[in-house]
Amino acid sequence: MVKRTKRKQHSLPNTSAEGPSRLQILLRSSAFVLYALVSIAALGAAVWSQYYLRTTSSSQNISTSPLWEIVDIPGKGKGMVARRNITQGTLLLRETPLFLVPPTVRQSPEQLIIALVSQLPLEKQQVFDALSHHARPDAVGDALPLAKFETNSMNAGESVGIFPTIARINHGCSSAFNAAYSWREDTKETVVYAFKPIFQGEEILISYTDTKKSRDNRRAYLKQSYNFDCTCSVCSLSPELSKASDARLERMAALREKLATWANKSIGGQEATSVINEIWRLGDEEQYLSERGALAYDAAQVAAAHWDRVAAQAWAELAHKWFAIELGVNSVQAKAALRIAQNPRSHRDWGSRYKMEVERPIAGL
Ligand SMILES: C[S@@+](CC[C@H](N)C(=O)[O-])C[C@H]1O[C@@H](n2cnc3c(N)ncnc32)[C@H](O)[C@@H]1O
Repeated sequence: MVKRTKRKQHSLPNTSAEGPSRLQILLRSSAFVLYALVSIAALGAAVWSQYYLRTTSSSQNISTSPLWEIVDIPGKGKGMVARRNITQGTLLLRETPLFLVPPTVRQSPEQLIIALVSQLPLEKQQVFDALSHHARPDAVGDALPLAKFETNSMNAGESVGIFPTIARINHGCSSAFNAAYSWREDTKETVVYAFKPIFQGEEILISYTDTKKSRDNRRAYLKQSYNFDCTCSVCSLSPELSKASDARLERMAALREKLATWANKSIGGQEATSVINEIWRLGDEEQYLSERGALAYDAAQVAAAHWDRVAAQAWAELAHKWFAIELGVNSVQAKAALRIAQNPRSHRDWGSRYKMEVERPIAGL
């Protein structure tokens, strides 16, 4: 759930000019007791959930939570399934890596992974050993650790690492993936947020690659890199619906390329924000809701560069909303967007281009 600032609850309004009656005092004290109890319960729940999420990640081999469980998924090995309905913007999991690969290495990849695993405590080695190696099913002996690494590693800032619970999450393309992971440099952990509502029993899916490509292109990449034929809901569409989805995704990718040309001044701010609105509209149609924070943040940058304070504020507010949903309200991205929303002129690109009014977001908050 997106964390919102809790409104402070006030006691009952004083309607008497002479001060509160005994009944009002009683009601106020009951309201206070109730408020205190609710606050304690809320605090307890927050502490418990943080503790639980931490426990889940720190003990590494506990792969369940009140929100999800790891189960066998026909045709996919293991996967993560929602144990109850999950609202958009819920933190599903935070996890520290078993290990990260250092930026520069001298050994062969095979020896490097063997060395990194052997430095782990025994129970963590066992967690690593239990991971699948579907991407390289024929690997044996010394090749096996690298095969597991290739199947399960994920980006962690500038590095790549193994997060054994997140590694159980399968892939979905375009509108099929409903969760996103991001690395937190400050806490050195990866967080996973549900950026769409997820229903009880539904599989939780992330995306292993940029899926704004045609079905054939996506499937070829996934086959080559991960050795599976993607059967997600988008890859399983009828030929007619698949064609329409491909057209939207390819158009979104082409529009993003066009948007990038604003940087070298090939297009102006009005056109750039119009492109962003068009990507947003296609995203609604496709139900591709990922990356919206970054898209709106780009628009805020364009608006700020062109001196358009009102548009910059509107786009930054939208960026804040979507960063909070996909990356967490306490992510650096959400905080940066909030700062721009509060003071658009503080954007480092403020006024760096000619003055013009750019498009406001078509999307509401
Ligand atoms: C990071 S692992 C995911 C967890 C894995 N299913 C397991 O059993 O541990 C990646 C592997 O999961 C399988 N996988 C992931 N997404 C899939 C999908 N959409 N369809 C079929 N297999 C998938 C593939 O075998 C892939 O190589």
